[in-house]
Amino acid sequence: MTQTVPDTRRLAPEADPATAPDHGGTATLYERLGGAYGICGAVDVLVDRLFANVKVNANEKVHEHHGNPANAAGYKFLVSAWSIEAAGGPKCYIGHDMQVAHEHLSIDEDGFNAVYFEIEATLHYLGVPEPETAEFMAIIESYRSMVVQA
Ligand code: HEM
Repeated sequence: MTQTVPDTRRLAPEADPATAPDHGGTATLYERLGGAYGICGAVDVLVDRLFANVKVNANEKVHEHHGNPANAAGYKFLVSAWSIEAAGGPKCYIGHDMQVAHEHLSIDEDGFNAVYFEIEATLHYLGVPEPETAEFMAIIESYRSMVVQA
């Protein structure tokens, strides 16, 4: 099958979760995900999939944002920076906290699950190992009550 998205993990060995350094078991999740190259590469793929996801865009207010391709670059920047910090990397997120960022969107449990499953599917698609996938998904789950406000 022809791959339609670039395999960003080929940028550098340390950006490939399969070969990222684990420093004898003390590496942060940020390091094990391949640092900024690995995380930004994954978010690049993820946001394209979220913008095209029918279930995610079933929410009219979400679609107002995700339906406009002009929002992609800024959204990729903000979600990448958020993910870098959440995974234990350097402080670099300049956006709103998760409650404020989503309070105007009326996101319900189904809407949250649609995004949750797309994140998980993207990590699988990119070959992120199971322990790192599970650890990152637990972080996402811990924000459910801040994002779901309907
Ligand atoms: C834990 C899960 C989630 C994370 C980590 C996350 C992350 C983010 C971040 C970092 C921003 C940018 C905030 C800013 O502009 O300052 C944002 C905005 C946004 N998120 Fe989420 N999000 C999550 C869940 C969701 C869900 C479930 C949906 C939709 C179903 C969603 C839809 C949106 C939309 C539409 C915006 C743009 C809002 C606007 O600028 O008007 N997010 N999110």
